[in-house]
Parts: sequence; C-alpha cells; structure tokens
Amino acid sequence: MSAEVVRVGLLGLGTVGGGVIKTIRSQQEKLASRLGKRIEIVKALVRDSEKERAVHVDPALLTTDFEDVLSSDVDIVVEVMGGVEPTYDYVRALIEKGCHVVTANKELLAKRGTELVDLANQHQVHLAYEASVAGGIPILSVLRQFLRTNDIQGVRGILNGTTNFILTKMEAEQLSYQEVLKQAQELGYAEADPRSDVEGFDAMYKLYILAQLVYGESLPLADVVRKGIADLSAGHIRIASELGYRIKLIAQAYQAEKGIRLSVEPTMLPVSHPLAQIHDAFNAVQLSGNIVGDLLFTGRGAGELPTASAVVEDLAYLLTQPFTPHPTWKEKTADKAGGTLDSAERVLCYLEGSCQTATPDRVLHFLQQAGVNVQKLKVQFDLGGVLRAGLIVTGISEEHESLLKNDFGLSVRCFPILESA
Ligand SMILES: NC(=O)C1=CN([C@@H]2O[C@H](COP(=O)(O)OP(=O)(O)OC[C@H]3O[C@@H](n4cnc5c(N)ncnc54)[C@H](OP(=O)(O)O)[C@@H]3O)[C@@H](O)[C@H]2O)C=CC1
Ligand SMILES: N[C@@H](CC=O)C(=O)O
Repeated sequence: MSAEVVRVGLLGLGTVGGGVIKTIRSQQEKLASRLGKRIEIVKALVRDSEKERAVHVDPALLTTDFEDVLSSDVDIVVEVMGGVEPTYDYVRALIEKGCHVVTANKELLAKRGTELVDLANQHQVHLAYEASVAGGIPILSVLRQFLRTNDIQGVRGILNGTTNFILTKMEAEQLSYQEVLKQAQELGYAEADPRSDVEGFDAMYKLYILAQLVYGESLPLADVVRKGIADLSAGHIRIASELGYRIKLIAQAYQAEKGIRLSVEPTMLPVSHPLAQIHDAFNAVQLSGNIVGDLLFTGRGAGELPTASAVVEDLAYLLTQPFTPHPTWKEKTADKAGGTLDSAERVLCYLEGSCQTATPDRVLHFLQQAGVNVQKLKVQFDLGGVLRAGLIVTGISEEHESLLKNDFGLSVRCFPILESA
C-alpha cells in the first residue's frame, strides 16, 4: 500500500532549511513506515533562486514569490527564514489558509507569538516550534507532555550555542572574540545578524518562550534583564579562571515575590558547576520541579542537523496528532523591572586601569572603608602598567562602582555568581 503524501512548503533554504531537506531525505523510508505518510517538499521560498546551495534541490521547487507557496496547496509549512518582517505576514496568511506551521524562529515567537498562538487556535491548526529553543534538545515537548504534574520552580540554562562556542574557544584556545565569532558563523551557528547572539537577544527570545510554557506567561521583552558577551575580553576570562570560575551566558526565569523575573547575563560559575561543563555549541536547560526535583537536559543547541532534527520531529508529531488548542500566551509587565545590582549578592568584580591611579592597596582600602566585604582578590599587572584585578565581594553597589570609575579611573564590570548547582 503506498503511503499518503503530505505536501510541505519551506520558507527559507539556508542552514536549517538545508538540514531539513537532508533529514527528510535520509529518514524518508523510516518516516513513511512509522507515520504511514511520505513527506514531499513542493515549494521552497528563498531570496535568491540562483544562489549555490549546500543541498541540491530541483530548481523548479525554488521561488522568490511567497504567493507561489501560498497557492501551492501545501498541508504544512516549515518556516526557517528568520526575522519578523515579512515572516509574520507570511505565517499569518498560511495559518488563515488552514496550513499547519512548524517554525524555528524564536524572534518571531517572542515578538508576535501571543497573536500567532491565538490565530492558530482560531483556525484549528498546529503551530509547532520545538526548534526555536535549545536546538536539538526536545525541551518544549518535555515541558508540554511530561511535566504537567510538577510545579516548575525555576528554569535556567545556556540557550545560545554561538556565545557558548565563543566563550569555550576564548578560554580553551586563547582565541580572540572576533576569530571565534567568524568560526561560529562558518559553522552555521550564528544568526543572520550575529549581534542577536552576542548581545543576548537570541537567548532572551528563547527564555521568553520557555517562560510561556513553564509559567503560562512571560514578561514583555523590555522587562527582561539582558546583557551580552560582546564586551568580554581575555582579561575577564583569565581572572575568572584564576579565581576558580568560568563565564557562561546564563538565562534564568524564576518566580520572585512580585511575579516572574527573566534575565540573560554573563555569569560566573564555579568550574565544578554542571552548567560550567557545557562546552562548544552545546546548550543545557536545568529545571527544578516540586515533585521530580532537579533535571538537566543537554545537547547540541545550534547548527544544521540538530536544529533540523527538532523541526522534523515536530513535523512527525503533528502528522500523527489531532489538533488540540494551544494554551494562550500571555504577557504580564513586571512590577519592577530587575537589572540593578542587588548589593547583598556575591559578585565577581573585574577592575582594569592604570596602576598610576589605582594600586591594589588603595582600591582595597577604599572598598573596606565603604563597607564592601572583599573575600578574594587576584591581581595582575602587565608591562604597560595596566592593573587587572578580580575581586569576589558582597555589598558592592552601583554607587561604589561609579566611585571606582571616577576616583580611580578604573573600568568596572561586576558579574553575578551562581553558586548552587
Ligand atoms: N542556524 C541555527 O543553528 C538555528 C537557527 N534557528 C532559526 O532558524 C531560522 C533560519 O536560520 P538559518 O537557517 O540559520 O538562516 P539562514 O540565513 O542560513 O537561512 C535563511 C533562509 O531564508 C531565506 N530568506 C531570508 N529572508 C527571506 C525573505 N525575505 N524572503 C525569502 N527568503 C528569505 C534565505 O534565502 P537565500 O538563501 O536566498 O538567501 C535563506 O535561504 C531563523 O529563525 C533562526 O533563528 C533556530 C535554531 C538554530
Ligand atoms: N544562533 C543560535 C542558533 C540556534 O538557535 C545559537 O547560536 O544558539
């Protein structure tokens, strides 16, 4: 008996789109026997149909006109073109036409997901987006299907492969930030505009989506604390390592007294911390449930095949499952947006400046007089007379930071420390 054919359209045929085609081709027989359906790609929207591609496709399938996809009787569309405009309009039109949509586009979901989820429910179509968070790790399916009894108390993780790759290589191979970013782009990890990765936007979009699933609501993106790694130097990484820490871009969502809080920022982890062991473009998500306790999921967070795996698993899932309404997405403004340094916290404070104006003794004296508790100190001088110091402190405030900048001519950067596993 021949398997039913499912007509799939692709929006985008770059890194992920190419991976989707390769995966469907390599797994076609298995999928047909498991699903009783054969997946046929019938159209692929691209910007430039003449461009040479990593995967060969029949040129007749390529189009630069979205109307060709919309009018081609597709059952499902896989959106892997990225961005919000014109993507939102395309996805909207497809849902209104009754197409199921699978997307890897976290930016689209974090910015317009509330509307798209409602629209998909209204038209009774699937909107599947496993690939939008943590690449190949099936974390959204776990949250949706296997953690419905637990209250999830907090979620934290490494959600961006590019920045984790950069931090790993900067530390292990002493490569420059620019050099490693270029490698990440060549390997297909980075976003089309890599500022999204290195400035923490990409991880913020993923955290927003996780919060929708974990808490049934998220904060507006403007209320999320977001700091990136673009200004991290070899000096930061070296001092951290000498003090026994490793810097990771950590995304966290937790329930505070006045509602949920979301943050993405470079954070110091003791080298023995499980998240400090996540290297290269791997991601990790740590969850803590009131019944199950702590869970840690890890896997490849970016790149052609890990992401395609999540996309094609979504396709396989929705080909076998009847439509069920998706829980509505909500946004709730934070009572008080976080972001200011809580002086009660233990932080690693990195200072850099000329030793003409700032000697370790003078800086320590100032901090002690100001009531800052210094627990550890590492100092380095280079031949050019530059002082670099790492201090583990509690009780430092933004006012102290300003005084260190203004009175001692130091550049100051304080990093939160994540002590507990
Ligand atoms: N790369 C990764 O590791 C991951 C990516 N994602 C997400 O997947 C999506 C795709 O990423 P990726 O494959 O890396 O991106 P690429 O830049 O490699 O591919 C984008 C594709 O979309 C096409 N495209 C872009 N804009 C338009 C437009 N306006 N009209 C028509 N076609 C367009 C491009 O056409 P052309 O080829 O002609 O230029 C290209 O084929 C993004 O949302 C990204 O955030 C999610 C998880 C991991
Ligand atoms: N640019 C992203 C790709 C996957 O989402 C990343 O580096 O994690």
